[in-house]
Order: sequence, then C-alpha cells, then structure tokens
Amino acid sequence: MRRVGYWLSEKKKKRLNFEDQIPTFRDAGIELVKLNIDKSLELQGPFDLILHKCTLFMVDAEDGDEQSLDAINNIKEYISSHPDCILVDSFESIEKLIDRHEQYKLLLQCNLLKSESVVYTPTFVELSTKDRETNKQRLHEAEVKYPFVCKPIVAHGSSASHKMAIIFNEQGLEDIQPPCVAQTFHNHNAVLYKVFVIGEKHHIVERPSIKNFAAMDRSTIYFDSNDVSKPNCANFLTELDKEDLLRTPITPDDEILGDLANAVRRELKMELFGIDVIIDCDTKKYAVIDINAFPGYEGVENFMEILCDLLNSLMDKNDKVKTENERLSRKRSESSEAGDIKKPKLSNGNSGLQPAVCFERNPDTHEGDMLLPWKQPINGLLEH
Ligand SMILES: Nc1ncnc2c1ncn2[C@@H]1O[C@H](COP(=O)(O)OP(=O)(O)OP(=O)(O)O)[C@@H](O)[C@H]1O
Ligand SMILES: O=P(O)(O)O[C@H]1[C@H](O)[C@H](O)[C@H](OP(=O)(O)O)[C@@H](OP(=O)(O)O)[C@@H]1O
Ligand SMILES: [Mg+2]
Repeated sequence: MRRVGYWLSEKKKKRLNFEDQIPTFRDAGIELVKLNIDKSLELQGPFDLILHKCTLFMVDAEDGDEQSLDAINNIKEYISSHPDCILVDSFESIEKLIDRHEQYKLLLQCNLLKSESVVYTPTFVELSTKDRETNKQRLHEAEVKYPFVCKPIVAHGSSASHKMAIIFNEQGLEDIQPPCVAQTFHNHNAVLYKVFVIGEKHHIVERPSIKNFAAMDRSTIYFDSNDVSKPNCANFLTELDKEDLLRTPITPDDEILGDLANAVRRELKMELFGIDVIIDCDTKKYAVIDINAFPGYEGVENFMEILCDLLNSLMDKNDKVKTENERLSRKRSESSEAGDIKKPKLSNGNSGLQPAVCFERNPDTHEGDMLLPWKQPINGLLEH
C-alpha cells in the first residue's frame, strides 16, 4: 500500500466527506494517513505523497503567526529531507494564488491570454489607499471601468477574503477597502463556469452568478462571494432582470476551456485548482475572473476516484524516475569499480557524468520522454 499523508481543514473534510473515503483510497492501493502538522512528520511517515490545503496556515504564517509558521515548516522539512515524497501542491505554486493581484498578473503570463485570444482577464489594478484622487488615477491608468468589483487582496483562507463590493461610480470610490484589487465587472447573464482541474483532467460545472448591470448610477453593492456562486444560490444579486431573461444562453466551448486549463496548469505547476470563467454577453469572450487552489469540486462526479487516479499516476511516474536513477547509480558504481574507464564527453561539455534521468510528459503526445541531463527532477517530477 502506498502511504499518502493529508491535511485539510475540518470544514473542507466535512464538505468533501473526506474521511468516509478511506475505503475508496484503500481500493486504489492508498493508505490515507491524517497528518498532525503541529509535530514533525518524520515519526508519522514514511509517505509517498502529501496532499494538503493549508492556505489559512500560509496566510497566517505570512502575518507572522508562529504556530502556523511551524506547521508549514513541518511539512517543508519533511519534503526537503524526503525528496522522493511528492507534495500536492507545492507551497511555491499555491503562494502565487493567495495574493489576488499576483494571481491576476500570473494570468497575463499565460500565452493563451494574448490580445487576439477569445480568453482574457478583465482589467484590474491593486489599490492600497483610500485616497480618492490616487485611486481615480490608478483606475484610469489600468483602464478599469465602472462598474468594477473590489476584492480583498488576500484570496484564500479566512471568510474575509470573500467580502466584496461592486462600485458603480466615483461616489462609490469612498467605499474602497484597501488593500484590494479592483477588477472591471463584465455582464455575463448571471452564469459562472467553474473549470475544475484534476491533473490533466478538467470538468466544467455551471454555477449561478451575478446579474447584469446596465451602466447606471447606483450605490455600492456589498456581497459575500459565498452567496452568489455556490450551487443553488438565489437572491436579488443572482436573478436576472426581465429584459435579460430574453437573452439566449451561451454554451461554453470545452476545447477553449481545456486549453485554458492546460495553459494555467503549465504556468502554475499545480495539479488541483479551479478556474472561474464568465462569458461576456456582448463580446462572447471568456473572462477568467479567479483561480482557486484545491476548491470544493462540487458537481464533479466520482471526484474521489479521479483524485485517487491522479495521485497514483504521480506516484507511478515518481517510481519510474526513482528506479531509473537507481539503475544509473548502480551502473556508475560498477564502472568506477571496473577502474578509471575513459568517460564519454556529454554534449554540454560536462565530464562523463551520467545525467540524472527523468521523464517529461510531452504535452502533445503525453509520451514519457528521456530528458537532456541538465533538467533535474523536482521531487522526481519535472516542471512542465
Ligand atoms: N470581473 C467580474 N465580472 C463579473 N462578475 C464577477 C467578476 N468578478 C467576480 N464576479 C462575481 O463575483 C463572484 C465571486 O468572485 P471571485 O470568484 O473572484 O470571489 P472568490 O471569493 O474567489 O469566490 P470563490 O472562492 O467562491 O471562487 C463570481 O463568482 C462572480 O459571480
Ligand atoms: O465553489 P468552489 O469549489 O470554487 O468553492 C471553493 C472556493 O472557490 C475557495 O477555493 C474556498 O477556499 P478558500 O478560498 O480558502 O475559502 C473553498 O473552500 P474549502 O474550505 O473547500 O477549501 C471552496 O470550496
Ligand atoms: Mg473564486
């Protein structure tokens, strides 16, 4: 049995019914071990893989909370002393999603979002002051238009990260709660598409969303994102006005969303994340408005089985790399025992060191492929 250590919040475990899934994991050859991240993991191991969502600890550790820092370091120390243990997902990748401004800037680096693309990210700007003139200037320079959504700079972790506001005019600038990100609001007929990514697989789930707003002067609307896009959300914000009910619904193109999932996965180097997409009802273009680390995957049938397949495929790939590297080190020691045989020069000029062999999934053919010597495996895996 492979040993997978996990840490999830009580809320998440409940929402996923996670601890009732032990038999599903066992049937997949995985022993699930609940981690106590307040202690060193050394005596709790060994682990082939660690699965976690520690976003709240990451946010609190960033704010200097010692206990959170110790918890994160307990996981980091285990991984650094056990490079063969896979971490899903890496703290380095998740950190890119915690700050909303960093998250939206990362999206701009995905080549899929170039100007001619049908996929884009709404204009956005970080606001760190309540000074009206400064904010007017920054919004103008970043071409953020009214109405815009004001979102807390911290995207994950506490409930505060989901408290938002829609600002419709200059008067509303006094309602800005910095530090936040202002993101242009796009009418999308109150339908959101969750692109749930599980390794190379993605699942599109339709969700309620916020209604269309005509360009009108109105006071700021405050809302909690948990009240607008969870399944079955229904309130004044999610109900379309009469005139919008006549619009024909748009069916998202699976290929476009699949390419988006691949592009973001390559950029993020993550296995478990969700992308929130809306389709602008005038331009019909796909606006990426948010990315979530290890979301709830509600609406993805057989999520646990798919998760087991992903974890096993990551461990299989890792085992393949470990076996090959063991073969090579045996070969190296045999050749050094057989005396100082002339070592071949590698193409990159290194003296005859045998390259650490690792396999990279070719994104097009998905065939394992030998890599050149300088690409070293990270935890036995490779950066895509
Ligand atoms: N730029 C936008 N244009 C139109 N609607 C938006 C925009 N940004 C957010 N929304 C609406 O607000 C909701 C919450 O936005 P967002 O996903 O950024 O918040 P969140 O706290 O990260 O939510 P969750 O964590 O549940 O994904 C979206 O589901 C959508 O209904
Ligand atoms: O509807 P989804 O699955 O997107 O809801 C997610 C949400 O997007 C966020 O990822 C939440 O995490 P936090 O931002 O850290 O609150 C998830 O909560 P979690 O407790 O399940 O991690 C929601 O499921
Ligand atoms: Mg979101």
